[in-house]
Amino acid sequence: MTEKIGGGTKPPLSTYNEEQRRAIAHKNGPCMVLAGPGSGKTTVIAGRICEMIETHHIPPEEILVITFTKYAVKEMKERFRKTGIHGAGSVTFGTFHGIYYGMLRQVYDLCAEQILREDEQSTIAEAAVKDVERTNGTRIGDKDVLLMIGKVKNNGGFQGITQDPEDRQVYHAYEKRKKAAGKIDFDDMLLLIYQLFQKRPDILKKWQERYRYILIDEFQDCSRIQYEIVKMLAGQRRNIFVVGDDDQSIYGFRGASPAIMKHFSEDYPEAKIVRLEINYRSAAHIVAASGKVIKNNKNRFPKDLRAVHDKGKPVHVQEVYDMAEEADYVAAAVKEKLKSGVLPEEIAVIFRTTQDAAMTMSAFMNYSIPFFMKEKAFHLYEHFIAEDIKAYFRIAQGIRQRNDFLRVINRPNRYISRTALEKERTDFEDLRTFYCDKEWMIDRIDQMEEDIREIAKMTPYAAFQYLRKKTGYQEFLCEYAKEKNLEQSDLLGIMDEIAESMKKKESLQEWIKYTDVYTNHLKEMEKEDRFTEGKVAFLTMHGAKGLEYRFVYLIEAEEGIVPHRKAIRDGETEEERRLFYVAMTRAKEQLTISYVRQKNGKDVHPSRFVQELFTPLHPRASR
Ligand SMILES: Nc1ncnc2c1ncn2[C@@H]1O[C@H](COP(=O)(O)OP(=O)(O)OP(=O)(O)O)[C@@H](O)[C@H]1O
Repeated sequence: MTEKIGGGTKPPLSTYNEEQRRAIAHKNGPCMVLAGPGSGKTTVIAGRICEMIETHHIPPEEILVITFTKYAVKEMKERFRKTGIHGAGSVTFGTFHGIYYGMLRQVYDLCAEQILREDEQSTIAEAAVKDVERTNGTRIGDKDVLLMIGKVKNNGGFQGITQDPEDRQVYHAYEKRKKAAGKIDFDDMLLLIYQLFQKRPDILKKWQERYRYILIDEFQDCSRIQYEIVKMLAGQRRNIFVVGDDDQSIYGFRGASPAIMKHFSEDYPEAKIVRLEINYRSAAHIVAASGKVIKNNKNRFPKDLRAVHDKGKPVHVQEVYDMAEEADYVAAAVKEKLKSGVLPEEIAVIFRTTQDAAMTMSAFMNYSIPFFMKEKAFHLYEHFIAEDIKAYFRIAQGIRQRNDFLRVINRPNRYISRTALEKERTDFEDLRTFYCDKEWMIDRIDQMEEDIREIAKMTPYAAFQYLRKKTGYQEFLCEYAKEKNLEQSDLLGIMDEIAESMKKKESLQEWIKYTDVYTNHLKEMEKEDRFTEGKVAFLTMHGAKGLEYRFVYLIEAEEGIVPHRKAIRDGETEEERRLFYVAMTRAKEQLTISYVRQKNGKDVHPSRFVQELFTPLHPRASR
């Protein structure tokens, strides 16, 4: 293992490689460090600050270091503090929003309460959608308007984001409501500071004098407006030092693009370009395999990343039959690792979205393996589809609760009125009595009772298939998706997951009990401290960014999952490939990738990124 540098005391320059030294020694003017994963980006930023203060005698107060998450700020501060150099505490470290908030407060009467909380923002967005629906007399449905609004703000306008006039209407309605409430949102801070710097050159000058040196980590995640502001701040001095990896740009949905790195070299043609191409993190096999995948992206700076470490173990690709088998495979493998003395915190399970982790988390619970989830877990069994199924199953078990009947009586639509369900304890007999003079309604009630009787005799998996296909529940869901403007495939995906969770369960009761235990376990886990030691990490590909683990299990590597079924355009597929690349490159010693062959009776295909692992880079010309 290599020694971790950048921690402890200030490392001597000789610890760095030649290119790192070139970056660290940079004094004035623009510089872009283009670096692959694990090549020492953060290390170089910390090293350069030390050099600036100790060798170039730049006052620490003049140095501004920007990164993207509070977590990264904390980590960077900590790394830097440990160098023990004089004046370290006077360097400004912050996120874009944090720094701009501080600047805005000096001009405007701004307080934290004025910034919309997430829930307040959603409420305003929902009200704005309703305003537009009322005006137009049409339904907008469940479009992600906040995502659209955020993208427009980060882009500094609608161009290239949306051409839909309805989106503009929603945007303006949202702005109007927000203003009336006397609030601003997170991204408004970017727009406000941009406008302030344009309107008030005196204020801009003051900050230019204060921060004569700007360093940005994870530059590839910069949105257009964030970059424009930083350029203004750097002004004529052009002392701007950015560190990034276009291959790790994964925040397209927030308005970031790998093209930002190209823009930088166009805006600052004189910039010193440093390439860090030595990977200190991963075994050579992992570096080579991830390189094979990312090379398929067209929109990137070519790189030639080399590993300092030995080959290690080849990347293991595991095909499994279904999700239950995959979950069991990963949990058993992790258990073995733990038995052999590996610490839980040295292991991570990585997936595309939190929804993909449900089965594996449940296997970890069965194996009593401690784990935590960095992001908010997806509560599969509290989804309305799972609640419907549970209600059907309870009725099939002979439990008679009004709420269960109310929930499913018209799913699919049987045209039964709520008033027919007045009593707390309802039965089919009561319904028949209510509709005694309507023969066609009696037929419907009889049919439902017959369905329930059938379900009661089956295993959960068979009962679910029956419900889905024989009762019209699936058609109901498709109609529901249309009406609510939801993605049909999302709902069908949830159905598949639920079906998979039923496979080994013998009775309806057993499955319901299992869903309760699972949900309670998740809730308990969410109450605990997220970053506690002694636990295996469960991370989405986005959440894995910047982290590293000895052993990584990359699960659900199938088409439709990664690349995600909604990422259909070329640029989006490239972003999905970058996500996969970020996930692969978190592994230090061993990377295991798994995919399933079958979901809910249908064949699924391994992700194209897995296939790229097996495609020779330079196919031999046929003779
Ligand atoms: N010259 C070096 N010699 C030995 N180890 C190094 C050197 N440079 C960096 N490292 C180590 O390599 C690891 C990765 O470095 P760092 O976290 O700075 O990479 P990064 O480029 O920011 O990674 P990523 O973008 O993938 O998150 C760290 O453990 C760091 O201490």
